[in-house]
Amino acid sequence: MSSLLRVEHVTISYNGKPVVQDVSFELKQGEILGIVGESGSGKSTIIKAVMGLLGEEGLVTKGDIWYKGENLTDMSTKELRRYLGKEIGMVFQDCKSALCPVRKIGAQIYEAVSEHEKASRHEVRNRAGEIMKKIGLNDADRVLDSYPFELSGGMNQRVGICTAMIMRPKLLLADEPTSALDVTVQKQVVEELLFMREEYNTAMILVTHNIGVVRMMADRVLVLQNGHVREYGETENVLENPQDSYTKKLMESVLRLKKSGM
Ligand SMILES: Nc1ncnc2c1ncn2[C@@H]1O[C@H](COP(=O)(O)OP(=O)(O)OP(=O)(O)O)[C@@H](O)[C@H]1O
Repeated sequence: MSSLLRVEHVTISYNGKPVVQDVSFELKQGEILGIVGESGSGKSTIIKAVMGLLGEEGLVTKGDIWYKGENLTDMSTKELRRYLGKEIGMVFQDCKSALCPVRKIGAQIYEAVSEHEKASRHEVRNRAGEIMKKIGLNDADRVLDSYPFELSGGMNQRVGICTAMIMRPKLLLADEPTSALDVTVQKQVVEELLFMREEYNTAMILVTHNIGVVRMMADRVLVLQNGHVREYGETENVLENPQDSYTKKLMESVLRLKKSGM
């Protein structure tokens, strides 16, 4: 099977200063990659580069990012918009800031869908309601008729997940998708994302500090430190039998946190 996304020797700089260096990985349709590493190691920067959302200061200075055989680093923002949302979905750590503060959730979801496909408001509302129930937003009608500020952080995060899922993307880029959720809801969201992979063969890049989520979801893991890849391999191998000294330390610290009940 050919790869859906191929990141080849990519270096990313902000204001000329490299923050991610010589990173390579590959993702086939339906595969899930977990990216882990301490705060500031460059995890979010990698997924922002895939989406072309590095901003004015950021630039891929070396290497290529191939999506279905097309080089994303050569594309204009306009060309990238063809893919974003529809084929490449995103879930952010802070979903609330990605939502428009003065428009109701239902209208925003409808707008996102109608940008890429013909669907009635009624149909989108029903589809959104079904997904919401599956990810623990039981009162879908209230959520759809609310403004973002009327919902909790965890509710907004699930609205972001719902908006990404309703498009059935080929690739989902998820930056800490479960960070604002309590453990029960985390489990529900993980199960739904795995269901999405099963149903639509969606590939995912999952940036997270939560090794439990990585263990449940990822086929492969990439460990990042200060913008460099320390280890990259099958999840079980990396988590159970890390070869790199930094990965070993990272796994030990996770175990310590677990033992102390955090
Ligand atoms: N817009 C920006 N301008 C300048 N530097 C930036 C910008 N965004 C990120 N950086 C820097 O790039 C580095 C990597 O940041 P990034 O957000 O990718 O880390 P991360 O691993 O996702 O961290 P966290 O786990 O805390 O979210 C950091 O040193 C950060 O300060």
